[in-house]
Amino acid sequence: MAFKVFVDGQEGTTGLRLLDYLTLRDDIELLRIDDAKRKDRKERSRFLNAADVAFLCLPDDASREAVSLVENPDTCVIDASTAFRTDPNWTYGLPELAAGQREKIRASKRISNPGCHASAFVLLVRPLIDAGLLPPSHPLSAFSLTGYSGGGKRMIAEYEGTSDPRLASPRPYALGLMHKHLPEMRAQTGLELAPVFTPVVGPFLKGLSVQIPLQLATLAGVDAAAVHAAYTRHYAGERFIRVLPLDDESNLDAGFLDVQGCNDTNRVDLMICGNAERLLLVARLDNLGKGAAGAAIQSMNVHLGCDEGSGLNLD
Ligand SMILES: NC(=O)C1=CN([C@@H]2O[C@H](COP(=O)(O)OP(=O)(O)OC[C@H]3O[C@@H](n4cnc5c(N)ncnc54)[C@H](OP(=O)(O)O)[C@@H]3O)[C@@H](O)[C@H]2O)C=CC1
Ligand SMILES: CC(=O)N[C@@H](CCC(=O)OP(=O)(O)O)C(=O)O
Repeated sequence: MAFKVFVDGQEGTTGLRLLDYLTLRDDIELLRIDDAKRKDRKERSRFLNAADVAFLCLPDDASREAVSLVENPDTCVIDASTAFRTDPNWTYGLPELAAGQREKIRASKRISNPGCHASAFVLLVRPLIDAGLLPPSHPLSAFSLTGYSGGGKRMIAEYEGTSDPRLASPRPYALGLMHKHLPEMRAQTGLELAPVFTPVVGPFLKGLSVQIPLQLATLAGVDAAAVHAAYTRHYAGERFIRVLPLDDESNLDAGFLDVQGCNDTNRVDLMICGNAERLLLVARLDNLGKGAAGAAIQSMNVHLGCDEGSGLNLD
């Protein structure tokens, strides 16, 4: 019997990408709301409660409203918004987070899908905290370069509907240093201080890389080999996490990093760059793949007990 799946927000950037994944599956029965009624509370409620899995691809307030409409105890909600990512009653939808996370996703009916920048940041930092290489009190900064689809329909229209030369260059944003992913970056790593996080959006659709600098003089016993060993251990057997070999320039283009290098996959590449004094930890992913819709499908697969890679592209 096919699993019944509903996407609330089916016309948005994440919703459309989810539909791309779901329509290829013959173990899924897609519940399609009539377009004219997709914002009708009563009709959404009917669909939400008929679903085994309901994906919410909505702004935060609309997500909160959708959750309040769910009365069926068997409906599993997977929310793509920021609304519930640090809520203790919800499970963070990152199976690779730590031992036991898959079991939590399997058992939970409320799964929050990680933010795109946060996914990359957490995947870089959590193994180092767990391995005792990074004290939770260590102050970190992080830089992210992302494609404009991360800003949803409005930002896509802004970039694709203009010849404004200001949009032709990368644009740093969230300069008040209060980006909305900071709470989950702290909560899912155990860091005491939120990082100084500076995202930059560039004139390309999708692809993202987060980079975290480390001054090794401030961290006793840490070097590239120790970080690499911690990642290799933490992500052993994880099919969507690729820990790249140390000192291997073959993943760079003549010394440059291609932040679009994981596009159209659910893969995350982790790289350790630098030298004996300073390291740069790099995570690269598709912000619409592992950073949004791919991660949501992966969590659904884990929750339903399907093959975790079902419908997802690794290469
Ligand atoms: N884009 C990305 O890379 C990522 C996005 N996210 C998160 O996913 C969520 C969706 O983002 P994204 O797809 O980019 O956003 P979009 O703006 O592209 O899409 C949001 C969709 O929600 C619809 N919508 C708004 N209010 C309601 C409502 N009350 N009832 C039903 N539908 C409604 C919108 O309708 P209409 O078409 O009429 O405007 C739109 O189709 C957000 O919370 C975002 O933060 C998470 C990770 C990455
Ligand atoms: C380019 C851009 O604006 N990107 C978004 C992040 C997209 C994402 O991860 O989504 P959530 O909105 O679900 O957190 C931002 O930085 O706010």
